[in-house]
Amino acid sequence: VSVPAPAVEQGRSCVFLTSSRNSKKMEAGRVNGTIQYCAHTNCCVGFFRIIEGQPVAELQGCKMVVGGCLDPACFTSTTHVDYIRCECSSNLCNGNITWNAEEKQPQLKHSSYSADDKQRLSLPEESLTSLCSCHISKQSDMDLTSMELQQIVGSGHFASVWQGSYQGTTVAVKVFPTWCRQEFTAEREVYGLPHLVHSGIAHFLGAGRKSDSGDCVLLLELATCGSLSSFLSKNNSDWTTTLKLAQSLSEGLAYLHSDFYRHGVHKPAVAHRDLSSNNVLVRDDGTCVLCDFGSSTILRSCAGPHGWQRYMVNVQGQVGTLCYMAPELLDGCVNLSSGWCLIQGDVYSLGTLLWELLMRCSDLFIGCPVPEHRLPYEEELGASPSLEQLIVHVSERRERPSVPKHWKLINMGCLLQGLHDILLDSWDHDSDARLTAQCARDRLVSLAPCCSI
Ligand SMILES: Nc1ncnc2c1ncn2[C@@H]1O[C@H](COP(=O)(O)OP(=O)(O)OP(=O)(O)O)[C@@H](O)[C@H]1O
Repeated sequence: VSVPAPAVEQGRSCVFLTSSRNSKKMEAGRVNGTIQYCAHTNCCVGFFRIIEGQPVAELQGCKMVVGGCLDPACFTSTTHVDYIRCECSSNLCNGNITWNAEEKQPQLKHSSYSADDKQRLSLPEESLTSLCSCHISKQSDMDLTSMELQQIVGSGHFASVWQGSYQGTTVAVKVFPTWCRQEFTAEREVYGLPHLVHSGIAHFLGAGRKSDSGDCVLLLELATCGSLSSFLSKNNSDWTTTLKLAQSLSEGLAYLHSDFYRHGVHKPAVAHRDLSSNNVLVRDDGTCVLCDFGSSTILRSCAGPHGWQRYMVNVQGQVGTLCYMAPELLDGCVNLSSGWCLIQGDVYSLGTLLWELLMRCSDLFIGCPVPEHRLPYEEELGASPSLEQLIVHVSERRERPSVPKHWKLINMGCLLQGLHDILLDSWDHDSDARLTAQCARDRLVSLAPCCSI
């Protein structure tokens, strides 16, 4: 691949190549011949098709989505079908790609979603017939010698999360002790999936091992407002802020659940399986991002129900917060013949998260105090309900978090009715009757104009 003679300006310049099919790429920055000057990002990207063992550029330019890319060179150790891709952070770095041809992955011929599932997930026709990437891609470790840990920002069952710096960039560093290597590997695998870059998903910058302790490390974007749970316990929000949080949350989940095939690479649907307000982060622009994919299941087309089944754990051993778990997961009545049930379990959790958000919206409590931040069912069952209590309350009695009466009774136009319906349709007892995350997102978007509270 030949690199054009550089005519580099200040800021990032990338080699530019596109086709009429990808005219969107032009929006990422001004183009002059074969060079693009990036408007918002420091990253160049390149997609190459491998033809007779050689990479032939198909698409090059500035990265469309703002986010980090820590490798100055265009390098990949992963080959998906006949395509390779890189992101890099030096001028014109996307002109040439270096990759390890030995690691070319096997091709698969069919997807094992049922026809029904495909329809419900709105899979593009292309993904039904195309080859899919059904391998665990081997990712190279980053050199972490220049990484610094500054202060701890959170911790969970498996890892501690630090604010840190890496090559001058402020990052979040999720450190897994050596005995949590399995959790690290599972989460890294999800972050490493093709096309997992989305504004609603924590941006993954790389992974490696600490040289001193051998601890495994994930580098992520730092969400400066912390978890949604800590955000809600400190702040209540007006309608506009609440809606932005709710829309971005459902958008991130819809993207995670999506299954598509782009540039020759398959993005499988992923079920998060541990959604809670601790596993949703808030950026300083007021949007939510999903994180903590350690319990997630990648619905790889080749894995089929048996592949998914190995991820199912007894709820007694479930690390997620029980109060977000769907009734069918609580009582164990789950049909594993389709990945659909895992996806719809996430939609139930989304409903409870939306409730948690809305209960802190000051515009929905005019004339009365905004309630303190509460977890779903906290009012009815206390802060740490047992599995047995939840089975009785949620699965058997079919109770749901209590929605303030005035949301249903006061006539405030379409807004409150719309909100109430989104909740009811997300946490429906019948998982098949629930919305999809995409549908929840669309309904939230449609609420915005009818809001005059
Ligand atoms: N990228 C980030 N930016 C800011 N804070 C973060 C980030 N990632 C995680 N945190 C904080 O660290 C906490 C723990 O992170 P995370 O849930 O990923 O850890 P975990 O050990 O996998 O947790 P769990 O027990 O839920 O499995 C989060 O609740 C959040 O407060």
